[in-house]
Amino acid sequence: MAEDDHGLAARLARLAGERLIELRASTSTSDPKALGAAGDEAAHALLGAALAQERSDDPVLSEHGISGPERSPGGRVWIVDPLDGTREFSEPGRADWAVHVALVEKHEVIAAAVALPAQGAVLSTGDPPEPPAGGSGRPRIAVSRSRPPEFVRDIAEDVGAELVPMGSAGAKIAAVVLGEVDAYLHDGGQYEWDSAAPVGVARATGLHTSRLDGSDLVYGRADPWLPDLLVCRGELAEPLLDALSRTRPEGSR
Ligand SMILES: Nc1ncnc2c1ncn2[C@@H]1O[C@H](COP(=O)(O)O)[C@@H](OP(=O)(O)O)[C@H]1O
Repeated sequence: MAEDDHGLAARLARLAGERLIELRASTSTSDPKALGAAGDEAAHALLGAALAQERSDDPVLSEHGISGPERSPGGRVWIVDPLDGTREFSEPGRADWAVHVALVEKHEVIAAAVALPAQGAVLSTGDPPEPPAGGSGRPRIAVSRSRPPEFVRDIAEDVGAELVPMGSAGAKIAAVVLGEVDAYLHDGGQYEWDSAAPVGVARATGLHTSRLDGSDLVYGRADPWLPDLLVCRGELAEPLLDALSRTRPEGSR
């Protein structure tokens, strides 16, 4: 039986993750940037070659640009981030980095997978995890460890939450999917490849996903800039969006 898009996304995310694990183990360099760049390059080459072979009719978008056939508005496009959390990949022992493979059509993610190679996990829309069990106690909000939005402390205070700094958009959204945290909030800049695949998996799991003003996350646009997002357990969406509407500075909306 032919492999469907869900299966292909999961297989390629896993393969690229294995390549990254090997490279991380076999590279001895004192330059973390060089290790991150080598990882990104290797995983990008693997995904690009595999998608060109397996889905030759589909264009592929990443931070390296667009490849394959010409894009059509709303048409199928694979959106990949070969190494999300480049900085964390380069720090020995850290597990908060990911490989993203998403397929977008009509501006929606229709198949996706996120590999968390250092956690030995692949999350996929083909077999989405059960929604996380009900949170008890103080909500936990994952935020960027290197560039948390300035206003996020006020939001946390407003809803009585604790902040959990973490690298990689994919690892943070996966932490919500797996119930390790209750929400992920980002503002100030990102591209479609940073969130398409993990948002696809989060939606398949039944979590809330939106922009910080509550509007839909739209993928596959001509401009891939998608600077803010909220992924959270359903019951936290209203209090968080409400706190955001009061606390988020006008200038960042
Ligand atoms: N202000 C910004 N502008 C552009 N990209 C940003 C950004 N803030 C975060 N990102 C990107 O989002 C991903 C997760 O970031 P963070 O760990 O800070 O949450 C990283 O992707 P890469 O690791 O693929 O570069 C990072 O580059």
